[in-house]
Amino acid sequence: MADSAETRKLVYLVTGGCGFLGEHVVRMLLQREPRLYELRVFDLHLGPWLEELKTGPVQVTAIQGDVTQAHEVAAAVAGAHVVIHTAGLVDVFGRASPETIYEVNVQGTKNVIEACVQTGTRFLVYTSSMEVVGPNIKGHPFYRGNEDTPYEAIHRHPYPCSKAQAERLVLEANGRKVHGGLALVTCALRPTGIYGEGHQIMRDFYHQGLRLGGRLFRAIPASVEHSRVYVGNVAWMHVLVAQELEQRAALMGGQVYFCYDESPFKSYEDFNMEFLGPCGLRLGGTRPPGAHRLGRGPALNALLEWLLRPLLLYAPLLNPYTLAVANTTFTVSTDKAQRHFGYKPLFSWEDSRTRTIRWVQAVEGSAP
Ligand SMILES: NC(=O)c1ccc[n+]([C@@H]2O[C@H](COP(=O)([O-])OP(=O)(O)OC[C@H]3O[C@@H](n4cnc5c(N)ncnc54)[C@H](O)[C@@H]3O)[C@@H](O)[C@H]2O)c1
Ligand SMILES: CC(C)CCC[C@@H](C)[C@H]1CC[C@H]2[C@@H]3[C@H](O)C=C4C[C@@H](O)CC[C@]4(C)[C@H]3CC[C@]12C
Repeated sequence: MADSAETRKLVYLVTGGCGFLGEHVVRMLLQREPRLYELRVFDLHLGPWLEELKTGPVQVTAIQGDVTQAHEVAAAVAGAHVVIHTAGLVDVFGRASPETIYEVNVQGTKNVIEACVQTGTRFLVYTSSMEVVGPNIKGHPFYRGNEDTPYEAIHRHPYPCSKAQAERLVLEANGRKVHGGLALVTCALRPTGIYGEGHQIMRDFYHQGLRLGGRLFRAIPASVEHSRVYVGNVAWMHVLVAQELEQRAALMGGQVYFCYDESPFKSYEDFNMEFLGPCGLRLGGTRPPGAHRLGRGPALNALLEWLLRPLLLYAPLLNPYTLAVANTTFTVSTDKAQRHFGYKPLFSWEDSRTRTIRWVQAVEGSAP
């Protein structure tokens, strides 16, 4: 591909560009968007790795900013052709208050939309989530579903509620007139559980297993299936959407797409073992029996403690919400992204697995 000043004309902004997904989107844009002239990376916390990107042909501009501050967002958006809005507060563990989650995920997204409208930016790609659909509070399975599969999307937890509200705002903004009179074109991508290099929960499970002498304990039934998607493919889908939105505005504007690839459907724990297994961990036992199955006896307390140990070990990750999500089948099977904009996963399952294993091996010994 020619690399001349003439072909490099576009300014992209990635919000949340220093997060787990955001970093992969940033790196993917630099590799796969030959029209890129300037790449603005906007985040509350800037990563030191950005420095090494500043020596290439693309101008990489690091912007430390907060999506909840409308003026900061407007200043970052002004003059950008495309905004990829990945910034979000991903909290299903009760660390942040519901108000903060709404402020970042909903108000932050409103600020991004209004900034596009005010400054004349026409293309907005939003990172939504499968959680906008489910699993719902009734624990209904979603089995090999697609974007049109009927499902009762009812939530109470602030994270999925905020993502659903933000997604609706983005889709409703499609077609709004931006400064200069042209129409805003928006679309939303819904990743399932993302994995790959930089995945904090995978790192936590790995360190947990090391602390337990190389063992993890099964806490959810192996029969519950989850869709997972490799971070490189999620990033690739964002880049492709951003590239195709202008040409295919009528088809893609206002649409939602699940993010999918060839990763196998498995239980959350069995899937993690695809990477943690080759790094020396073992997953022990069948599902832990409930207390009701225990007989009475002098060793009851010790036995109970031993049986509940796996659950107590996972304590920071476990609450009624995460348990319900982990215990409910949610699998996606769709080709909408392929039909609408020619998406094919850039990384095969084998590549995704190998890359993730290499990354886990590299975190070995690093502080949790
Ligand atoms: N991780 C997953 O499995 C998953 C699945 C589906 C969707 N998503 C969505 O993908 C997006 C990225 O998630 P992630 O897993 O990379 O999370 P992450 O926490 O690693 O990244 C989010 C980034 O947003 C930044 N951010 C948070 N609040 C901000 C604010 N007020 N202003 C500016 N930046 C702010 C953070 O600093 C961080 O760098 C989120 O919108 C999330 O909802 C994630
Ligand atoms: C019982 C323990 C052994 C396992 C607990 C795992 C639990 C923390 C995991 C299971 C499913 C995970 C969620 C799922 O992959 C999808 C998403 C969507 C995304 O938008 C944000 C992250 C989230 C909610 C994952 C969080 C961690 C969960 C609940």
